[in-house]
Amino acid sequence: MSQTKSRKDQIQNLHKNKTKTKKPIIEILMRSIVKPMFGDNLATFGSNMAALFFVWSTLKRYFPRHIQHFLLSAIQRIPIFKKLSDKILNLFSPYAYIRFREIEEYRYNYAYAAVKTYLGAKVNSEVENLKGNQVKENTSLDLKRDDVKIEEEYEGVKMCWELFRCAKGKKVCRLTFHRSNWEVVTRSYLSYVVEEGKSIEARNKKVKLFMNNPSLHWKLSMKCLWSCIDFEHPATFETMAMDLEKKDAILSDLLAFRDGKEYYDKIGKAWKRGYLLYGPPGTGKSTMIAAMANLMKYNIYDLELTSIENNWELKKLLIATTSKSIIVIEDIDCSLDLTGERKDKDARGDKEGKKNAVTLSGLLNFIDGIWSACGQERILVFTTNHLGKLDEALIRRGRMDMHIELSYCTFGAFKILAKNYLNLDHHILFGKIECLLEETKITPADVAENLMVKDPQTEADGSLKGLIRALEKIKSNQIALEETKRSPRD
Ligand SMILES: Nc1ncnc2c1ncn2[C@@H]1O[C@H](COP(=O)(O)OP(=O)(O)OP(=O)(O)O)[C@@H](O)[C@H]1O
Ligand SMILES: [Mg+2]
Repeated sequence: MSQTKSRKDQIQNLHKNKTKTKKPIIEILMRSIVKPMFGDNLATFGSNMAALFFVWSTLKRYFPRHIQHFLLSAIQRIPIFKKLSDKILNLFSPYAYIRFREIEEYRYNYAYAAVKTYLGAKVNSEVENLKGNQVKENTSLDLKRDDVKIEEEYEGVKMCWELFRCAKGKKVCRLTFHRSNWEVVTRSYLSYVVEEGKSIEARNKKVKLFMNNPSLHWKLSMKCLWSCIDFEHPATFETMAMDLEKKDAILSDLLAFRDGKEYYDKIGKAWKRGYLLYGPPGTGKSTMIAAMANLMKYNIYDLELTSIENNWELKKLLIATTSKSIIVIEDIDCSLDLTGERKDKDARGDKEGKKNAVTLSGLLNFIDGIWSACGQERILVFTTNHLGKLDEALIRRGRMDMHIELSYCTFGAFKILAKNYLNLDHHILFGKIECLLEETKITPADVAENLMVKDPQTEADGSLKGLIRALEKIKSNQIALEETKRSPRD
């Protein structure tokens, strides 16, 4: 009797253990899919699935393919159905996906750019679709892959990339791979792709010029805050016409900044530097910015303050700039009223309810506020024609580390222009031009204008004589002006 009882117990225990081991899998399925979608009742789940399959087969039988596709994508847009279909697909699909969108949270996604560069660079004789690009007329043709689907093997694992635009029109790179290779992909493949892409980018880097879009467009078009084009300005420090010592000082300052990561880390300062370029119109301020960008291979962010509504927008724009860039505010005295009177006007503006404006404090906050350190290796350049108009706070050392005056043409600067424009190192007329330059104020832009000729071989003499005439005219005008100033008013 007791024997049969213990056997019964044993069988019962065995049964209990069996149900114990099975329970977690069923529980997981119930918890993850069935319960959230269909409630507790398994019968309801079954009948709902049957209904779903019935609807699907009816759809397939009576509707053409493109309508099926349209209906499916419409259904997919309903969050609950999307969640359900994703869960079912994930459950049955052996593949996993990783997406890189071009724009994330209104910001440019640099991983996307690196992936795209990496994929584009995989060119060999077997590639069918190529695209040719020539940024400058005198540079060689740049061939890139133009496939929308690219497959490759990495450590024996098949990787499949697709490039497309999502429903919202954003550009996406998507990687598909077998789930069993998750470790290889996330631990090593992705970082290999991004690093490789970045080093290709660095090798072939073309300087870009970014311009801020008006904030009205930010949400409407879901575009980035900045739009950009390739920067093709040919200016270099070699062609900059200015005092050689000054030029050398700027050059070595820039190079020391570029190689100064360790130094900035050591002194605990954000890796950024400010340059204030000032001088009359046509003395080369904008040209200097172009030369800086070409030397450093930094992108230029040309910040148009007048199209920014308030400090919040300014912050958003500045945070969206990247490392290795030059943020430029040209004619800062004209862009906004950022002068010394600003403080009073700020207060008055607030009283009048005009709180939405870019203020001096907003700008200063970015230059050396706590979040000025977002992104590294950034140069800030302000230009102005009227140094005296600017607020002391804006241009004090530490904010604008180097003040660079670009002034009227000296003989040294003229010699550089003569070399650039006429390929001349010496000329009999240089002596006369030197004397005239000492007595007159002429901008390098005006000198350059006089030296522009079609054929430097035959027209050099003529253009130098033209320059002498222009200088003499300026000189006589200056003398006349001084005389009228000296003579009594009556
Ligand atoms: N220092 C210079 N070296 C070489 N070229 C110069 C220099 N200054 C002016 N130029 C020539 O004159 C043109 C106008 O110069 P640029 O636009 O740089 O002047 P700017 O100082 O920025 O003037 P503005 O204050 O009006 O903006 C340039 O395209 C360039 O060809
Ligand atoms: Mg300019």
